[in-house]
Amino acid sequence: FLFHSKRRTAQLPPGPPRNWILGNLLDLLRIDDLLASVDSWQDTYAGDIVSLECFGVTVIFLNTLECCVDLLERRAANYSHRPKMPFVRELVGLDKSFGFMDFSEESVRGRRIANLAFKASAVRRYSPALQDNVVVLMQDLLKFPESFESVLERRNIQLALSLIFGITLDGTNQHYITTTMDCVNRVAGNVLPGSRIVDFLPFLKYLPSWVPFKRDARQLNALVNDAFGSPFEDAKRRMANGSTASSFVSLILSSEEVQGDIDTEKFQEMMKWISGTMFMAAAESTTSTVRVFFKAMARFPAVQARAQEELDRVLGTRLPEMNDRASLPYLNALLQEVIRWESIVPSGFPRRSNADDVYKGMLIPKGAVILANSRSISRHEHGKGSPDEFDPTRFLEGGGARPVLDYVFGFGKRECPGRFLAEASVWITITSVLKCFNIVQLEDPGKTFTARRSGVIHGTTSLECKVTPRHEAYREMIQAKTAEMEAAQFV
Ligand code: HEM
Repeated sequence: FLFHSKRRTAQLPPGPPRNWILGNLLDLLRIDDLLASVDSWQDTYAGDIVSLECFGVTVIFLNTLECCVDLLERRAANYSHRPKMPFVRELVGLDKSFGFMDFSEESVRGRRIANLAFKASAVRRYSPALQDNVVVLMQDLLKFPESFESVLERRNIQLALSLIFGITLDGTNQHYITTTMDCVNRVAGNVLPGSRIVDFLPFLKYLPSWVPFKRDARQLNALVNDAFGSPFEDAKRRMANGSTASSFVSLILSSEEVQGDIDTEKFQEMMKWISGTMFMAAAESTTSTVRVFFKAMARFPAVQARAQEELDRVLGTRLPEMNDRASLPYLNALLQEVIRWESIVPSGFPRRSNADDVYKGMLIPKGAVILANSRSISRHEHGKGSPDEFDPTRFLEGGGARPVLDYVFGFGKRECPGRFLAEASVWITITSVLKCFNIVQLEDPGKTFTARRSGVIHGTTSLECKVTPRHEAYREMIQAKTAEMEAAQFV
């Protein structure tokens, strides 16, 4: 009774003025600038929570850590579903991916299987592979300093392919790079509210198949099936032909937990989508984070110099290893600042409220799309200094800042299952690159500009910088290590 009387009096959270027909559609269409606008609305409407409306759908931004924890963790039972998103989930067919499913027995099983290989303790097993991968990355940086952005992308896709499927890129399968990037970018561009009108007006999905958005959905569906599905089929073929490469797929297919139903078509289909989901999520996210690192180092040379001083003092002339983390406090703070400075999933991955709820006297209606605004949290909840300043000391002991890794990977039952891999992979990359290279801002960026990607995953603006070895000894060390790995048959 109390809830119903509160619900009757509760108002939606404040927000910008609404057009009487379109609601806030025009605000939502400016999705690139939207989060910056939410920042100013936060001040104008004193809103820890801001709401927008469009054709009866409410979109809610949670702008503080407190609100995110209160709703997405403490009231997880009501906030762990994904929005309906008819475009990507139904028309494109991503409802088969546990990242897009509602919270259900099936999505929980997908997460459990992913966790078998990607929980914190399991990820430690990948340390040698991550260290070897970064040596090859650095060898490529020496060979192709001009095209280091594509070097980063290629290396990260190679890492994801080998960890998840046991596949190595060679002359015959370069298509994985283009298909994967194309798929990730197009899916990421269709997830946030405002990307497709059919997400607000679901009856539009019954329009005839020649309507442009349905044609787009069909094309994207073909791409998704190929990009999510073909590496799994490839991995199974390789295993049948005697490949012994260890991977997520080989680990799961040999684990006792699944032996009962391993040969069923249903299980094989499920595994295809689980492995495809982990692969797609891994393919772009770590590259985007490492790109932010390069940009920050080029713009803040004093930070770079201090990090290199710590690396030289603690490691001498050797390369970093995973278990050096505890003895490199400034580098750990730098990792957190990279993740804070330019959030790569700035609005979180959307959720949906399952039933009407009242929070701080405000109504969160059933079906509302909920966005955990990590951009706002990272700009406002780390104490001292301007949020645009790249300053790792925010995270040093006594700096008063909350751990950024507590929220950038999401919350509660849908928290990112790849976070330990992402953290380890970014850490070893940034420490190794800083140990061996200088990253310098270009005065004349010339042709190196690349477009900024938008959507649920943000790619940073172009990297106007170049990388050069700190001295010859490092060039020789990287070459010697690569030769050693080649002798041990690492490709
Ligand atoms: C720096 C890199 C990364 C960031 C910032 C990031 C961030 C996120 C965020 C914010 C979510 C939404 C969580 C929520 O709804 O509360 C998410 C979900 C997810 N992430 Fe990541 N992620 C990263 C890397 C990875 C990697 C490397 C993988 C795979 C190996 C991965 C796999 C996933 C999956 C499968 C989901 C969906 C989980 C679900 O819906 O239950 N992510 N990630």
